[in-house]
Amino acid sequence: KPLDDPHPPPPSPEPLKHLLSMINERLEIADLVALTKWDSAQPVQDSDRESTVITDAKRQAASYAIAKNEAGQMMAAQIEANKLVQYGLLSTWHSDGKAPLTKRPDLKNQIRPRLDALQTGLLQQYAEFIPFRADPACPLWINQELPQLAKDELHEMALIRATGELCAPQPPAKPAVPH
Ligand SMILES: O=C(O)C(=O)C[C@]1(C(=O)O)C=C[C@@H](O)C=C1
Repeated sequence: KPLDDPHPPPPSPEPLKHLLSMINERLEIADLVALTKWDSAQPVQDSDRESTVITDAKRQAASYAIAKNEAGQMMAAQIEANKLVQYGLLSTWHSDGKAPLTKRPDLKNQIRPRLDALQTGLLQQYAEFIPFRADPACPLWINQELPQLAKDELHEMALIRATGELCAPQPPAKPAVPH
């Protein structure tokens, strides 16, 4: 964005900032998930677990006045982004022949319960963000927040995937000069 931009985007609404910070937190946990997959040589993809996560989100949706399918789709995007981080990290670790020695919690007994707890917060924050989804500035808000959150390019890509459906689809911007 040029420095002399006469129309800077309006500041991002607080509910979006809170939502993005939770989305980011879930993607940081993806690093731990990947470490457990490295240790156990289990595949990244666990379709049964994905169904459980999405079914839970749909079940919880009503308590936050979110449409069932919208809650499911929002969580599906979080899962896709999570896998992107895992595949990226595992690929690097395979070429290095080693993974970091960071202490990793247990997937089933510690990490998944953390993801479940985070999901409640995600749905709550998503519900508060819903009124802003159709704002024409929505894509700009996301563009301006993401680079501040991501710790590297892989996580920024994953954030882009995770947030790709947050804004309602926008019509193309009107040309400045009518023709
Ligand atoms: O729980 C796992 O095994 C994960 O890898 C996490 C996760 C998720 O994002 O919730 C991602 C991919 C799997 O297919 C299932 C679930």
